[in-house]
Amino acid sequence: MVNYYSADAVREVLTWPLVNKAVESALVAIVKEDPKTPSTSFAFQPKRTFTACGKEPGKILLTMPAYVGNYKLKSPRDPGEVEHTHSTLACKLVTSFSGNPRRDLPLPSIQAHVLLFDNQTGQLSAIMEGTDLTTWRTVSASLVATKYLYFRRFGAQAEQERNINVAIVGCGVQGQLHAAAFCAHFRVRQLNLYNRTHSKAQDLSYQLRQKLNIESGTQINVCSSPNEACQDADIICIATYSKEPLIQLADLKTNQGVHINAVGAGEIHFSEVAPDIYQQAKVYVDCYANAEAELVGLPAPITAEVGEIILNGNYPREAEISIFQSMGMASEDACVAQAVRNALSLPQRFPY
Ligand SMILES: NC(=O)C1=CN([C@@H]2O[C@H](COP(=O)(O)OP(=O)(O)OC[C@H]3O[C@@H](n4cnc5c(N)ncnc54)[C@H](O)[C@@H]3O)[C@@H](O)[C@H]2O)C=CC1
Ligand SMILES: O=C(O)C1=NCCCC1
Repeated sequence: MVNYYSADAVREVLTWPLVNKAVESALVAIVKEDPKTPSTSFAFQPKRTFTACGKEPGKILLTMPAYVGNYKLKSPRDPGEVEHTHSTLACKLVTSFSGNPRRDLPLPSIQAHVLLFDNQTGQLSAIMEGTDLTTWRTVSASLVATKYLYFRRFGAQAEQERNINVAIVGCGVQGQLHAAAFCAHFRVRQLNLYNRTHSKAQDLSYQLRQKLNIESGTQINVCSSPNEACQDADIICIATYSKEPLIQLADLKTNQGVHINAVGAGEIHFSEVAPDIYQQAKVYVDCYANAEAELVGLPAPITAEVGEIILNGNYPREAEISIFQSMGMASEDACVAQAVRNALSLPQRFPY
């Protein structure tokens, strides 16, 4: 029997501890084995495919298969409980139709389903709506990258103790959840929001003010340019479809350490950040396999995969600029879908 997990069901169990552990496990599992940093988990993750929907730009289907072996997840009963080991075969099908939000009846740009297979028989065992899952796991990859590539350069406790200014460039689906999640995880002193359509940044600011604890002390500013948003930022999350650079080196603060989560731009992942930033930065990716195919022409060498840094602790230096070039990878989807499935399978959810 093939189980179907609807968007509502998935949304009910998505929590940050569950997703962050699954994403961190996926980032580590895809790292090639190295005797200096042994890891029991592993992954087979071939390059994903892109199929254009006709000749118009901005309409694509991606197929994203992965097998992730012997990786750890949080117990769905209690995030503090012993972690369980899993192996998962999955394939995500995701479309990116960048005009969707402008339709008369707006739809998300990114829409996905994850197919899960039985490890023993290869039979399809579940189909899971994967749109929110994709948003959450992408934001989670930025959170994990920020933890290891930014905070850890200042010490083991920095993510709990250090005050930061965050800039969000692009307040679409990704930008909105990045803003909320960064405020939920870190001590955000100032949150600067920029969007091409100003009202979208204003709406997000309004929503966040309702949600955020008044005691949090986060000052939210709606900015009229990416430059204004980024000037004092320690962390920048950029997630648009812009084919032209929106941020330049001159927009960043100097010699104090800046981390950029470069999330967007559709197929050309590095077009929204100017080459002069790449040339000054250390660039990290989620996986080399996708980078080989999708980052051709990247204006800087790749320093490492984020998973390598999690394993070996070679963090950037304090004053450096780091970029997490996030492409998204199938192993993240496989691990998060497994975690969601485990949470939805708890006996108390189905008492009869
Ligand atoms: N790295 C990853 O794993 C993932 C990356 N993405 C990428 O993140 C980006 C954002 O995705 P969503 O938030 O879901 O899309 P969305 O359509 O909800 O939001 C896109 C935002 O970018 C802005 N924008 C679009 N074109 C622009 C331009 N030329 N200049 C300035 N601003 C522009 C829009 O105003 C909008 O607010 C896309 O490029 C998407 O492909 C999405 C999912 C996963
Ligand atoms: O990993 C994903 O999912 C996506 N990556 C790039 C853009 C579309 C969705």
